[in-house]
Amino acid sequence: MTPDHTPTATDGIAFLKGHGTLNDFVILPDDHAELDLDETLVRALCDRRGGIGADGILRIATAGALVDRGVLPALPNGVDRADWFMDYRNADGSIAEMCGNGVRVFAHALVATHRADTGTIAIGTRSGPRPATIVSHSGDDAVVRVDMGEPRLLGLSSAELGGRTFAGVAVDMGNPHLACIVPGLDAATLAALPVGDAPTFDRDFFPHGVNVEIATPLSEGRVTMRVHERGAGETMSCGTGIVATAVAALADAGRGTGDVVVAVPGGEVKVHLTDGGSTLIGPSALVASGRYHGGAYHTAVHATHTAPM
Ligand SMILES: N[C@@H](CCC[C@H](N)C(=O)O)C(=O)O
Repeated sequence: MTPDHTPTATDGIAFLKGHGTLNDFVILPDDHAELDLDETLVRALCDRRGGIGADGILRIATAGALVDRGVLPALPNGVDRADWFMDYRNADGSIAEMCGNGVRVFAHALVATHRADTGTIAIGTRSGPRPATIVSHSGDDAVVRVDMGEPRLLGLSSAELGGRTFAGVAVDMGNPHLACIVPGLDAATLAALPVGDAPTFDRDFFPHGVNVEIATPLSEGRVTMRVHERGAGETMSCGTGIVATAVAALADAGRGTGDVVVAVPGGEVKVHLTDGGSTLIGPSALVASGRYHGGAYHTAVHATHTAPM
């Protein structure tokens, strides 16, 4: 690009960059689902050296457009054609059903780009509707509450990390989790664990892979957690994993409902668990916007996308 570069019809892809407790995302406003969001493009965008860098992609499109373009086979139950849909991709290009931090940032981006008003916003995901409420909003920062639906307990399993076996509770948050509450673990010892190493786990139990959380036991309503995400490696936070961990920590303490503050490397998020439901409340930050001109994308799929912000 030259300084006097004039935008043209092939002038790259409009994006926003945001994060929720440092779980970071490239957000692609693509209302009519015109982008060919293939694995090559997702990996290039998420690349922390050659691309923008992120744990995942949040494509903004209507649910109806994604069905019409064949990205979704059908509307998930409870999602309407006109709803904004969070089309989530992990950094490795794989599709994930849900992303809790992603929904907060997605809702914030909808408001920031004037696609939605503050208040409660109907957001579709592959796991169904995840309504999000903007609790407070000031420009690039927001606090967002997300109705995360019912966590489903699937049983017990284990994962191995750094030569050590961690027993955990399998929790379906729309996406799969193994939340391991480690007796006697404190935050300092947790910080030294090799959570960046790829865990090994029971592939019969988790045929589609799993997100693995390691956490301290519940103490005064708080736990500290680290996560190794499917399709992204260790991240600084994971909203669905935070709720799964709250479920496991409360169960470990003999309880089924309650409030838990979960501290992660990227900050703190609050979980409220009821009989049959869960909510997540935490921050969202929008930190950049621009247009992506990655050569890999143009070579691979010949971009012509010019959707306005
Ligand atoms: N970071 C997300 C979860 C993203 C998807 C996950 N890696 C998966 O493959 O299930 C969150 O905040 O929930």
